[in-house]
Amino acid sequence: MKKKLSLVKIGGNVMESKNELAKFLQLFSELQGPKILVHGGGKLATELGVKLGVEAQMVGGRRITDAQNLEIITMVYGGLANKNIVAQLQASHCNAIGLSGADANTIKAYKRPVREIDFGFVGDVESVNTKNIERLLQGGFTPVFCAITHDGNGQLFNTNADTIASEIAIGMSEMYETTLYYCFEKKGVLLNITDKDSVIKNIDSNSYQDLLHKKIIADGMLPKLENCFYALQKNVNKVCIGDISMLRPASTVYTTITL
Ligand SMILES: Nc1ncnc2c1ncn2[C@@H]1O[C@H](COP(=O)(O)OP(=O)(O)O)[C@@H](O)[C@H]1O
Ligand SMILES: CC(=O)N[C@@H](CCC(=O)OP(=O)(O)O)C(=O)O
Repeated sequence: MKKKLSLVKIGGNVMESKNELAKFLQLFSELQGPKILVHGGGKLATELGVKLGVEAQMVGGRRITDAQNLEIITMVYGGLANKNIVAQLQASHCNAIGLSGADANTIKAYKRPVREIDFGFVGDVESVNTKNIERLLQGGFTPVFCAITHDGNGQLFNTNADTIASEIAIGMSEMYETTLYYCFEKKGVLLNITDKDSVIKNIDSNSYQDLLHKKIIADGMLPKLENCFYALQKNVNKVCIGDISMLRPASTVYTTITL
């Protein structure tokens, strides 16, 4: 029987609140068994860009990343956000190690092909080095990934954090029974975005089409759900979306995605 692995992605809205982030990291550190954290930070990068006079442009939930934006996201995701998270986890006795996809050659990517839009230094994942991630887990470390990948020739890329989470979960599913948790600021996927308690308990391929058709799913939820179904199709055991309380063992209010 395969061992269990928890892979948790935390989004930028939660990370913006020091209080919420601290609560999340406490819950994450209490999770039993091997675990991996992937964090976003898109909002923090946009805010630093404003301070530095560098404009952010998002298309289809992805940041158009020119050379200046690449510098900003490297500073924010790989530096400020990642190191603060790692330090807080260490304070909770979770032996975290901060990584970009370049570290230990864990995630290789290639430049997103130019179709209608040139996204600049945005990378699509080519491969996940599951052996090196497994070595870290075996060594008792908890890997904490930011949303940065590399091409193996010295070029860093900006890669959507939801995608990094699904790709790592898919890779690790060869060795582990993996649960992928997408944590964000709402209790789950909502039937009515203005009603915080209208959580949809389960979304399967059929109801997904219906929700898309009715435009109940929009904005950042579109790529998130695409990643959920992709992960399930590629053998990730369980995928759920919810707020930070989803990590409590007794939690029942969140959205489970099934094929
Ligand atoms: N039906 C829905 N239920 C919940 N959130 C939704 C829904 N449709 C769109 N959204 C939006 O999706 C956002 C989450 O996507 P995103 O901002 O990319 O998350 P993250 O914080 O994980 O990066 C929510 O903040 C919400 O505004
Ligand atoms: C290519 C691309 O769009 N990358 C994202 C990476 C960060 C991210 O995904 O952050 P959240 O999870 O907080 O949205 C960005 O720069 O916004």
